[in-house]
Amino acid sequence: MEQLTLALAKGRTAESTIELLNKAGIEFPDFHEKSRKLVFSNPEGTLRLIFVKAVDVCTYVETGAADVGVVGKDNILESGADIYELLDLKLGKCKFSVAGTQDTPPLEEAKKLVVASKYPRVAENYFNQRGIPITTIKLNGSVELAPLIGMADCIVDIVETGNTIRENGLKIMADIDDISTRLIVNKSSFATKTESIRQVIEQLKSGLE
Ligand SMILES: Nc1ncnc2c1ncn2[C@@H]1O[C@H](COP(=O)(O)OP(=O)(O)OP(=O)(O)O)[C@@H](O)[C@H]1O
Ligand SMILES: O=P(O)(O)OC[C@H]1O[C@H](OP(=O)(O)OP(=O)(O)O)[C@H](O)[C@@H]1O
Repeated sequence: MEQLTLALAKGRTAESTIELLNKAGIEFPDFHEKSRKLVFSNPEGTLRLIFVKAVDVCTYVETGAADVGVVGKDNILESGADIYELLDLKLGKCKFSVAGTQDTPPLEEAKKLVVASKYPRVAENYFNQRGIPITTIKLNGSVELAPLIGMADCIVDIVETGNTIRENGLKIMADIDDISTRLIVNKSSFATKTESIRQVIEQLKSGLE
């Protein structure tokens, strides 16, 4: 059988994804939590697993460097990649929200907003759809700081437990989208390696039951 390359997001969802793969009967015996290895194979040699930064998974899959990928919906929306999203793996659940300080006026009253985010495309799309002009400031972390120090009116960021929002005295002003980990597929690979990809999807579905 032909080999599939699977790009998996390093970081907070990696371990639960590997657990799901194992439940689905897909094993990478050499993998362990602290390993620095980036490429693994299953014993059958039908799957090659590559570990990449979450933000890069869509690029690997869109370019065909990987046939399939496992990545958060947040990165799919931000990348705008031309790929198929075929399965919700229901891991890494969180949401995209707009948050501001207690003094930030209601969004619908805004004439123009400065929005800080790790996800500027998601922010643009959300406010454009509502006819609210914005300037985005791209940050790479500690986004909640931006409205606190007056750098931005509000933020578009991930909320999971809500602790970061609460502990920094911010308030959620709107929810944008639910996020979870998804299986994505390269469009050409789906045409040429249909059976192998379908098999992985079926296995994952059984692992989810
Ligand atoms: N509380 C959360 N904060 C951020 N991401 C979360 C959270 N809960 C679940 N996720 C999911 O986990 C994915 C990977 O998160 P992780 O923080 O490891 O990657 P990252 O954004 O590349 O981190 P970093 O830039 O700090 O390396 C996110 O893309 C998102 O889908
Ligand atoms: O609702 P919570 O459970 O508090 O989770 C949400 C927080 O977690 C993420 O940050 P992360 O830990 O990745 O750190 P970062 O600021 O470096 O992006 C995210 O950007 C929020 O800040």
